[in-house]
Amino acid sequence: MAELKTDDEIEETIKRKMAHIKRKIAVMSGKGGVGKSTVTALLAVHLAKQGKLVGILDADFLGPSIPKLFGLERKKPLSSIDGIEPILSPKYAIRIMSMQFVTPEAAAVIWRGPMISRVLQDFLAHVSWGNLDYLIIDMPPGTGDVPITVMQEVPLDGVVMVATPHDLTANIVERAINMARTMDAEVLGIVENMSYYRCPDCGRIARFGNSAALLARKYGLKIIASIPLEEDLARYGDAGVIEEYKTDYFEGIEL
Ligand SMILES: Nc1ncnc2c1ncn2[C@@H]1O[C@H](COP(=O)(O)OP(=O)(O)OP(=O)(O)O)[C@@H](O)[C@H]1O
Repeated sequence: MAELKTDDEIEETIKRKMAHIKRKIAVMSGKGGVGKSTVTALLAVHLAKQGKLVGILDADFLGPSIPKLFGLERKKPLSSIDGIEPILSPKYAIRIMSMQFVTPEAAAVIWRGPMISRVLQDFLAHVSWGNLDYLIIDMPPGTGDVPITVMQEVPLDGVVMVATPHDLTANIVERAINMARTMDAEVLGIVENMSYYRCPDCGRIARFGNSAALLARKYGLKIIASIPLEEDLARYGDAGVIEEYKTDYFEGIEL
């Protein structure tokens, strides 16, 4: 694998690799723990089921969740002449790359902003995605250096915002929407996660608020999907078999 030295070389290489990917979509939320990684995984599985060639970049360096959701935590990627080869997910052959595959201890390191941006650039330049229909990028929570670097380096085709129905999330997601727009990234819509709970015994539906709907209205965005708080979804994710989860909340959605 060739050593890249200058900023220009790195940027040129990222540009060349990204040109082989038709749609590059980031999944953001601003707030942690709202289900961004779960939504990334479900979206990737939805697209792969349509016969698309899909990759996932886990850009959540300090809290990588994607390898666990796909049961790939112990995998080590191989290097080829083109760079580091993504790991294929077991069922749908989604091409997955996470910092956890390369340096498992990275999550334990406290990285300063400029350093993490540099590592991310280097990482982007070295992953060998090949030709893809979609690359879904799982952003870290917040509106800090990593999302900014991704938006600067990757010509995104859109951003999917993950929100929950709660007021506290809405304020923070709002910041992420503003950031994406400032960086000229199109917000494709909002996925409302944990939007309701259906009692498995009596069928009663409990809703937790309407903040995501109000947010969508305020910014002229559509709610792409509403995902309930669901025991099975957490269970499949925790067991590393998210690809086996049956419900497709993105049915009929084109991104
Ligand atoms: N709709 C849902 N129903 C039940 N559990 C869910 C749902 N969405 C997410 N979870 C669970 O919530 C936890 C957090 O989800 P996830 O890791 O996807 O969040 P995140 O926003 O990516 O978090 P962070 O950004 O802090 O890494 C996980 O254990 C996941 O299984």
